[in-house]
Amino acid sequence: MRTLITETQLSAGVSQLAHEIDTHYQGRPITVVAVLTGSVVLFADLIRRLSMPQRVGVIQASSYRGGTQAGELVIDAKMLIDVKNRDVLLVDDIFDTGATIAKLRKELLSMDAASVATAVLLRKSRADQHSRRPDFIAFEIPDEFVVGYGLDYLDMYRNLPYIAVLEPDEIAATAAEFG
Ligand SMILES: O=P(O)(O)OC[C@H]1O[C@H](OP(=O)(O)OP(=O)(O)O)[C@H](O)[C@@H]1O
Ligand SMILES: Nc1nc2[nH]cnc2c(=O)[nH]1
Repeated sequence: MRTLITETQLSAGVSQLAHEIDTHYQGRPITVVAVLTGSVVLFADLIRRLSMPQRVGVIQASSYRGGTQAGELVIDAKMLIDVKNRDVLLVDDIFDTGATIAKLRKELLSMDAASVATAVLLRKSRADQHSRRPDFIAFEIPDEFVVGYGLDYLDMYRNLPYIAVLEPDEIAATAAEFG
């Protein structure tokens, strides 16, 4: 595994992300929504660095079940709190194709959220991406499969305190042992 972003760099990046979000909202209350499962580590760190009054909620979106390529995107909003007429900040770990963020944003607007802004820890650079960029991005990364700080392969590695690239032979070894 090759470390891409260290624990120290992550901490500084999340603080900077929180600063940019604070500057944008100027103390206005927001509803912060975590995209399960990958954003849980970022979410816990981020909301404690934001200074405005917050309601917090969760929504689940999953498309990489068991693999490194996106499949069908399934959204489960059963646990989501009411977002009607609220300014929502949607928080996810990574913007890869951008399909997850785009669909969730639409979903929240269809629930009559007053506004939906998006914040991600990582944005991959790839050509075939949804054109609407996240509003707040902590790190731009190359197009490689990454794990750690919430990001998984086969639900492993979410607990790593850093972001690392999982090389193809390590992907195969993980699948053989834990798949
Ligand atoms: O920009 P995209 O190509 O849509 O990819 C980004 C999404 O992929 C991952 O979720 P995943 O489906 O793996 O579910 P998880 O959060 O439960 O790991 C990640 O947490 C993002 O939500
Ligand atoms: N773990 C993980 N999940 C993703 N979902 C979309 N891209 C990625 C990635 O690079 N790593």
